[in-house]
Amino acid sequence: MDSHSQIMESAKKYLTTAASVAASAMLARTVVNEFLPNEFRTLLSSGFHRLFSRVSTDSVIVVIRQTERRISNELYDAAGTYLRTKISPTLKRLRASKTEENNSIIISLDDGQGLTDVFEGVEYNWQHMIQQETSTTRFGETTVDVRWYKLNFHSKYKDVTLNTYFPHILDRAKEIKAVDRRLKLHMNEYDSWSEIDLHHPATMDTLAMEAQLKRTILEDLARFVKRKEYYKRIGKAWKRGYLLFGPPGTGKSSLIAAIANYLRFDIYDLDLKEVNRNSELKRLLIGMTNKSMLVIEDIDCSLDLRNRDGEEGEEETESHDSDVTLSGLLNFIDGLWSTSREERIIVLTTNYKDRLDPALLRPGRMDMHIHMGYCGPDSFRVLASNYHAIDEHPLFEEIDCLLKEVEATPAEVAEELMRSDDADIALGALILFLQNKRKGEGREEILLESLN
Ligand SMILES: Nc1ncnc2c1ncn2[C@@H]1O[C@H](COP(=O)(O)OP(=O)(O)OP(=O)(O)O)[C@@H](O)[C@H]1O
Ligand SMILES: [Mg+2]
Repeated sequence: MDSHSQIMESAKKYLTTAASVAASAMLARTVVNEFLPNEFRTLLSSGFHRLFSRVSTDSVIVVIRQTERRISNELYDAAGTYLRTKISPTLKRLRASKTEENNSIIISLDDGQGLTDVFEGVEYNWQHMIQQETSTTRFGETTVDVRWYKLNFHSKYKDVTLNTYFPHILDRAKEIKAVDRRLKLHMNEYDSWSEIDLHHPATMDTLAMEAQLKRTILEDLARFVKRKEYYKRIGKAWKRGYLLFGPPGTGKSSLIAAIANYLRFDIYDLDLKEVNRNSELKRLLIGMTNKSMLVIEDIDCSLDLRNRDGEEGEEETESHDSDVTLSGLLNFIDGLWSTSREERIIVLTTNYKDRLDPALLRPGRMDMHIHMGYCGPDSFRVLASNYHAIDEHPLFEEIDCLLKEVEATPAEVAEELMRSDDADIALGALILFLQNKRKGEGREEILLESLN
């Protein structure tokens, strides 16, 4: 039998119902390859045939947890995740679990429990099944729990089920998992990553910055994540690069955390000082997971370090091209990521944009240069709302005036706002701080004048 007729043969077995099999060869291939693992033949001959023996207009599809080679079935996992969102409180028996990987408690169908889902007008009856299977191996008899979902629906919707409903379940499950997964912050020690949970509270909402700039960033991110097909078509790696620059305390690191929280991307915080060779760098970059952000903070300092190393001749014995330079690094990343189909973001930060290698500032090198500046009226509104949940206050006008004259970072303003739970007191403290700063700055200027 050639492989095509074999597939058709298998597909018939899996899908046999009272209705005839109308699946096209294409459809059958999809079913067999992606959804229904090979062991169904085994199952059919080992007592499971009961499942298929209903004589009605119903189709039955079983979605088993593991293939016979103990490889887990993605569709089974996805169905479990998807069905979680369909569980109604009227169900008497549920299963609850919580793993380290997840943020929330996960409720799922217990063995034997079922529910009905309606998708595009089609009614689907799901049931979670379990059966103990005893098998004899050369080590003796073993009993394992075999789990599967049994899905009943009207047989005339078989095509819709396989071509639309199942892909929908796989997509939804992916989305649900992404939201529920704990974000990680990965940091490198030499050429290996270690990770901790990322608990940074910053979100795009709580980030204080100029309203128009924030909108632009959000639009850029949204366009980026939607553009998989576009990037594929133009043959470019699906990546985006942001350069954040601005004085300390203006929210560069906060923006990085906010983007990670917004996209649900892990952060890989690359410390270039730990990396000495391209081979080490390569190992680190290959070790990154999909949907992640590579962050290199204070790139001007990492550059300085490289230059200093060169001057001091510490690595004289190393051949020159094994040293890591920033431009080299970015080209290297481009090359490595060009083969990746998954979205990646790279973020560089610096306090001093003017100290950067011009090659880095060249148009097209980084997709967006984002200036994180001193606190202006927009930023102040966000901070006031974050810390005191107020949108208006009689003192706002005076503060706006002071912010135009005084360079105060969002970090400094936030600190003043935290001085009291009472908004009047906190805003008063901020005014005092800004007035003092204005005086202080004045004094510095006078001092400089007298020095000259
Ligand atoms: N734009 C902002 N919006 C909200 N909070 C901010 C902002 N900027 C600073 N903060 C507050 O100040 C703290 C320090 O800011 P952050 O670490 O993001 O600054 P940074 O620009 O990365 O500074 P550095 O250049 O020193 O790394 C934050 O934890 C946050 O509480
Ligand atoms: Mg920072």
